[in-house]
Amino acid sequence: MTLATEVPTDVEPVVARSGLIRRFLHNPLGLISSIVLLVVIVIAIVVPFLGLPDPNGVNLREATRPPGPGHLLGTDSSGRDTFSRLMWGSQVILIGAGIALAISLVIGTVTGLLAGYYGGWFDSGASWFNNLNMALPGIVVLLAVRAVVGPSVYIAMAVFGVLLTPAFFRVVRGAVQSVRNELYVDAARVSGLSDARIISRHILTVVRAPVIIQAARVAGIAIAIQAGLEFLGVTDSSVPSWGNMLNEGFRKIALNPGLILWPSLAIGLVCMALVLFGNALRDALEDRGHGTTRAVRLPARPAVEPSATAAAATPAPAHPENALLSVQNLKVAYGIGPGQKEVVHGVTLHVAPGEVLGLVGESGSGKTQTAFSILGLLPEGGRVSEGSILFDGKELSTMGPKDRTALRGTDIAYIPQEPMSNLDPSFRIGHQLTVPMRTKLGLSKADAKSRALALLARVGIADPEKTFKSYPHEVSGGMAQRVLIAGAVSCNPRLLIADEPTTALDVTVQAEVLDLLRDLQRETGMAVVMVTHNFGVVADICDRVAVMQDGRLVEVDTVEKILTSPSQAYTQKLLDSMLEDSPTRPYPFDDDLPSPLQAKE
Ligand SMILES: Nc1ncnc2c1ncn2[C@@H]1O[C@H](COP(=O)(O)OP(=O)(O)OP(=O)(O)O)[C@@H](O)[C@H]1O
Repeated sequence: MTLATEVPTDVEPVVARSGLIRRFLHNPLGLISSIVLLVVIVIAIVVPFLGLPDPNGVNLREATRPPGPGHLLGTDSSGRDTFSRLMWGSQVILIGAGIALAISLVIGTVTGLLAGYYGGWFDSGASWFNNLNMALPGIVVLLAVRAVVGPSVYIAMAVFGVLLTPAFFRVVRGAVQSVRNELYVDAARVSGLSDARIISRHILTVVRAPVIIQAARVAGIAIAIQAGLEFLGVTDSSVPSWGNMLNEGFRKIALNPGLILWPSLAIGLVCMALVLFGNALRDALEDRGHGTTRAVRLPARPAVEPSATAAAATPAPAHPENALLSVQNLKVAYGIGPGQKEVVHGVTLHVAPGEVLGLVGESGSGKTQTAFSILGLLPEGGRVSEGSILFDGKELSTMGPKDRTALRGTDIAYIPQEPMSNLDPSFRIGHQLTVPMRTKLGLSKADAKSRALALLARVGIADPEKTFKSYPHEVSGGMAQRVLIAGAVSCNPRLLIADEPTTALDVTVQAEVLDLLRDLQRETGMAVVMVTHNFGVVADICDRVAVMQDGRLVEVDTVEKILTSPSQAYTQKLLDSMLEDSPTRPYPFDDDLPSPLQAKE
């Protein structure tokens, strides 16, 4: 396969970011709330340089002055300048609330991600800790902390940050649990991305919006609680904070009602701005991005393994030397002990380099379980309970997760049944195609892009540039499957496992995708395990066929033999039932072409 090298235009991230900012600022609430927050932040930063009167400077002769030239907002009962205290108070409240927010955000998000993604003992432990945390009476804890460490508002807010952890933990854990079994996360695993990369690329984007809205809410709560603690006098009263100003204003409300007005306005305004900011940002984030069959028959290949019922009944033969993939007496089970359920019962099959093996059988016969065992991606609770899977001389069934991850995507690739659900809706297609090439092949961003564009062109996409920049929802199912095929072959795999790759597509697109797969297989010489329940697909693309029933191999033989004179009654029955619904072409087809394997022979 020749891949063109074009110089890419490296503008995608900038475009994506600027689009988000534009949408956010087009929302009036987003614009107003960001201006309010920006003003408060700027004031908090520059207040030491404004040359304001000392916010703690007591001057009894100036006590309870009304607003005037010397004191813009008047003075309190100790003669302290109200405007100066209000300005300095912005710094105190932002630091205090910032500490609480940062602590709760970091601890809650990280533990929520790990608990949601990995589950197991960490999930149980972290959930238990968070439940306990929520049961604690916050104010009692803060009073106890004050008694032990003194009246520092910042220490109180740090402790409050820990108490707020469940706010993030629960949101993030729930969001991660809802996507961790999504097909596009499986697809990312299949493409060989590490857990850290999957979490940062695919999972974090899903929790981003809820975390942002929660952060704005928590910041508002932290500001209100900090002001409340200061108002109650739990913290240091010498600090010029909005809560202390409230306290003073409340005590002197009859004498000077204006004293309570300014801090109340400031607290209300900032809390409101935070909530509106979070909502507008979430809205901006969520608004993002919204032939004729060529009847080619490969010439039959000699069987690599013993045929027919012998596959299941006789003792397993040794791994053949010429096999790229050799599955020996594979058993897959769910659960342990007496409740264990075996779903694959001793499957033995071999695939030579460049060979296409069809894995057929009725629904529930164990095709997918066999394929997923090879990929090392059995669903939770499933395991290879017995047998061996040799790939290129390496034993996969005992291989560690890190080594298996390294093999997936490069040596073993996967094409799923549902193209749309295997693409992450949050990322452009180009991004999803280039990341595995950059991590697995070490390509530069520019090289990965030009290879991705060439691959998109190769898989028959008319406008590769446009598709590269599109989000998954902007392309059709057939195009999405072509994109996944491009992704699967992008790292030059030696074995491709295709799990009913045409089932979700309409009939004409099915034929085109099959043509494409067959052409790519010939060009690259990769071996293919084609999981299907469709004998039409088998006839079109496979060299040999393994027929499965109830987790066992019934018959393994050449396509010609299986289609014309199967040795097992079950295969004949399956053939009859499957061919009943769809008219098939008579076998053998007239435009047979030699396979790469035969060409080698
Ligand atoms: N997570 C699971 N836990 C327990 N049993 C499972 C699980 N997944 C699949 N099985 C069982 O494994 C058996 C084989 O399922 P598998 O998905 O391999 O069938 P299949 O031949 O691929 O069918 P289909 O064509 O419908 O996908 C079925 O009996 C199914 O009930």
